[in-house]
Amino acid sequence: MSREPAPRRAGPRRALGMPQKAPEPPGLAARRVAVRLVEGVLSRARPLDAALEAEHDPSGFRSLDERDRALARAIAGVTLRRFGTLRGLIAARLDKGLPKKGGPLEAIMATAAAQALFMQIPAHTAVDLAVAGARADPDARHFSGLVNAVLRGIVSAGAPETVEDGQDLPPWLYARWTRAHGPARAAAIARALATEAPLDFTVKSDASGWAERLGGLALPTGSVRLAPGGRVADLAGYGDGAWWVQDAAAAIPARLFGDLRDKRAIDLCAAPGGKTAQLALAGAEVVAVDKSAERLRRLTDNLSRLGLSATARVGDASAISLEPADAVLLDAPCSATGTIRRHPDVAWMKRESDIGTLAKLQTGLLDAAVRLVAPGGRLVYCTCSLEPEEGERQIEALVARAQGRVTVDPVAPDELPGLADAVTADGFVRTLPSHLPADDVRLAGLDGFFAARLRVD
Ligand SMILES: C[S@@+](CC[C@H](N)C(=O)[O-])C[C@H]1O[C@@H](n2cnc3c(N)ncnc32)[C@H](O)[C@@H]1O
Repeated sequence: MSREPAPRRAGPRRALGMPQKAPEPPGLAARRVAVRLVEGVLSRARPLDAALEAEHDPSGFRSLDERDRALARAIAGVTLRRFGTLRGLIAARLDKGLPKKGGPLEAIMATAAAQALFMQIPAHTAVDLAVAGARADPDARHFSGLVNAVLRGIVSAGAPETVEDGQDLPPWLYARWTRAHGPARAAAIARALATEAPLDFTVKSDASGWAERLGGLALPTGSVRLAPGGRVADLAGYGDGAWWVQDAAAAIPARLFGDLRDKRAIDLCAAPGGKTAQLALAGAEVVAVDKSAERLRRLTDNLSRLGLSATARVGDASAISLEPADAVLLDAPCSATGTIRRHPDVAWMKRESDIGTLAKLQTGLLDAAVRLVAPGGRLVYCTCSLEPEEGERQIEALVARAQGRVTVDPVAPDELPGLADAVTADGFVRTLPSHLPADDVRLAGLDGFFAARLRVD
């Protein structure tokens, strides 16, 4: 005997005779998350990666399905990479500026304009979903008509035909780079930031073999490079611990120590451990210090995948007491302005005043690092910053106050094959995003790093 299916129970709204909430338009959830990701960067200096990786992020990123996650991430990434242009296009259509109490209004309009102008998403889809998103937001809903008018103006004018050098960066940052590196280099850096960074690996051995196996390039610096995209954990060699992800410029500082067999090394500010792995691979017995226990756990996980070992110590590098070592690496916390190609959010999270604050922190860490070097040993100091206050100026000041105890051990151009341009007249390493050009822009560029090798007596 067949049984009748039980009648579906009416939901509480229907049972009470209340109007049903209209279903959300398809694609709105991904746009809402993209807006929150961008808004997190702009208003709360919340790094994009932290939001994407957190188990419970207020953006709701984790609650999306895989396809929408990829879309939300792509929209947020393109918006931040082109934010200078987008902000300018929006401002040009607002006679009285952005309304004060519009909530995420600028992020709603910028993410929509990014989709329509730079992502081949149909303009009507981008605009309609932005208007729907504004209507659903308690602050922005009063301005949904404005969102509609501004966006229709922007999309009907189309993408700007030319991009001025530096137009996509905060003006204070581009002005700094122009002063520090000169107008031509600043322009070349800005142009290099327009493209997503490639995927670089440091391999335990056989860079050319791995480049061939992975369909990538073996760089003259020793790293292997692939075009961006794809899941790293799916690539050959990941599970076997044959390589780790590390920008080709980030791989330079640890190499400046050379062979470390039978030597002791201290890696201050070590997590997540890219440079610790290099020191261990070069043969050193390594102590890896980081003040974040959580990040140190990532370091130990990474080393165990790679079959390498180090002693991990949670502690503040400016106050830790350890037996002095032959090699000390200080990869100091910094403004990270050299990594904007990889992390376009960095440009919009930092304030100019951060640079002075970070420089003071680096000075204290450098003095502590000097005390941890055994007499005659080497200290390598590095930052992923393009700001001289976090690089050259730090070392000049250290050498002056150390009164002969610390001297620069200059890097010779032939130590950096293919990158002699990155060695300065003072023997420092200064890589720029515009270095290592390639015909295929997806395979070009480097993070901006500063590194100095010092002898401590
Ligand atoms: C630039 S990241 C280091 C990257 C790492 N060297 C690598 O190659 O994978 C900076 C690290 O410094 C740590 N840090 C910041 N201030 C510190 C301090 N006073 N003492 C120890 N670690 C610190 C942070 O937790 C962060 O993990």
